[in-house]
Amino acid sequence: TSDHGPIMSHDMLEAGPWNDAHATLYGGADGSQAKDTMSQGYGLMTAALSNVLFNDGAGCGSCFGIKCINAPQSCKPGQPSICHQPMPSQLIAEYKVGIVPVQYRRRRRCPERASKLNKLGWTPMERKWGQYRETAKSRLRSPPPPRLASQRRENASDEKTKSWKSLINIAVSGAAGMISNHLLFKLASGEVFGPEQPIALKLLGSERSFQALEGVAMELEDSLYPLLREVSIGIDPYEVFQDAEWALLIGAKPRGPGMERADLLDINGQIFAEQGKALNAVASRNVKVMVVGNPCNTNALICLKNAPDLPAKNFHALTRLDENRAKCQMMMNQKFTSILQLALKAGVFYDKVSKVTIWGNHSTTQVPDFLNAKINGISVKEVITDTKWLEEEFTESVQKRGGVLIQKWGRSSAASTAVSIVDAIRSLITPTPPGDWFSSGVYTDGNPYGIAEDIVFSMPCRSEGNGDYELVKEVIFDDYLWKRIKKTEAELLAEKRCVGHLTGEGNAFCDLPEDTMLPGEQ
Ligand SMILES: NC(=O)C1=CN([C@@H]2O[C@H](COP(=O)(O)OP(=O)(O)OC[C@H]3O[C@@H](n4cnc5c(N)ncnc54)[C@H](OP(=O)(O)O)[C@@H]3O)[C@@H](O)[C@H]2O)C=CC1
Ligand SMILES: O=C([O-])CC(=O)C(=O)O
Repeated sequence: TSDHGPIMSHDMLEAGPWNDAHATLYGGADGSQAKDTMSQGYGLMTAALSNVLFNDGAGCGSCFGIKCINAPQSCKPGQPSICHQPMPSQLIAEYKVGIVPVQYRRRRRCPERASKLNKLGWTPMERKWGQYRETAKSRLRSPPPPRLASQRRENASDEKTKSWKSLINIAVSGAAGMISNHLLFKLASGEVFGPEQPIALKLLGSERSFQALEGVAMELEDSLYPLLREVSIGIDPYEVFQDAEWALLIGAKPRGPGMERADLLDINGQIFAEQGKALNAVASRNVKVMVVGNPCNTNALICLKNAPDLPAKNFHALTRLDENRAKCQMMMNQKFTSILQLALKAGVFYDKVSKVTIWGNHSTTQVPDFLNAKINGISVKEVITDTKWLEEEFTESVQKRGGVLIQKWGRSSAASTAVSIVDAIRSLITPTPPGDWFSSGVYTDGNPYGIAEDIVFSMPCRSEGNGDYELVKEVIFDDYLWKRIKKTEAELLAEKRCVGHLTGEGNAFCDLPEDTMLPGEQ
């Protein structure tokens, strides 16, 4: 049952005989306020989470068909119906009708799991917890029940749990890598989607990273995050991306010694072609995809081309790190005029640097735009009057920041990248403040600037906070800015020609410009 009344869902596969029972409104939408239905007077045959049904975890994850019967005033149309764990998806009866007579039957297979089994073929499975089974190839984990269940009961006040939202599924690839090691804990803590948003983390790894992935899942579990309702790990994107509402695609092969950039485009492109196909097949129809693995713009293009049933607009290449780096460089400039010094003294900080666009590719041709940017509402060009510094030192420092960091740190930025992924997601799920915008690598079809269509190009965006965005129209260009934009556009068009075999355009023809480099390459 749920906050909104007794629950139902869709079609039925195999099932046992129907049994008579009752259902009632009871507890939170996720069963979070479950107590003992017996002591509450509902009895054992009432569909609400009880100690008996919980059965030390053995009942969790089971699927039941449930239909509302003999209550013409209260039953919703469309019977019979099915309970779809872990979250109810529809109602079978009117809200607040008290106890309604129902019939239920245990389903032997859940439709969503059946599709996973079909993909894998028959594979021996071992029970891990509740109804979660584990195969050698993929493991579905759930946080230890007593801890989460009791923590919810003891710590969460009625007011708090009432406002908890429906669970969202977040898939993360490269989950055993450095960036994920920072990001996953931010996601689980509620820092990204908010303190009332329960999440399921679905972690994609590979044979090579599987043990590490198990370690990551253990660390997440041991962190006792109340919002983290499920951690699942696997190596099959068709399984891991099932119902994903966010897909954070971080895993990619790093460029090794002697490797051409074209090789990298091809190797990583294949990863993103496969993942695009998997998203297309099994993810939520409105999944938001954030491609981080490099070369991220062209990987995002490959991904969206392989997911023709998903909106191309939902695919992003992460250029938020570059935007953050540009803001940092502007504020760190030693040539601050007195206006900026005053702003700093008055406690004005990065939030007062606004309208910073990164145009183009996440590479050394990217264009950090100081023409449209503002500091404390004043044009950057007025605050920092040294145009030569802006055009040369500032621009280059942003373009090559990743490389300098690798030289010093011995590996590419991970913590600041994770922070920028958080920023990028939050920019899509919170309304953009008036007078500001954010950068994201998005699909260029229909762009208002005259940038070539059919590539993924970083541009200025605004969001109403609903996960979607619009491109900002009120931007100005000068010769310097436009010339630089054309250069990064040429690079992306060349990258696109290199991966024609992966985007469905036919043969690849690779003529990358000489200076084509990732930010981290020198
Ligand atoms: N857009 C941006 O702003 C930034 C992008 N990046 C990019 O993000 C990506 C991940 O960085 P980071 O987490 O630090 O990298 P790590 O090397 O720590 O992890 C990368 C993960 O990629 C996966 N991977 C996929 N295919 C291969 C392969 N063929 N060979 C080796 N590993 C592979 C591995 O996981 P598994 O074995 O499970 O597949 C590995 O855990 C890189 O492509 C990096 O260039 C980094 C910083 C900024
Ligand atoms: O170049 C890399 O691999 C790392 C990277 O993207 C960055 O630091 O911006």
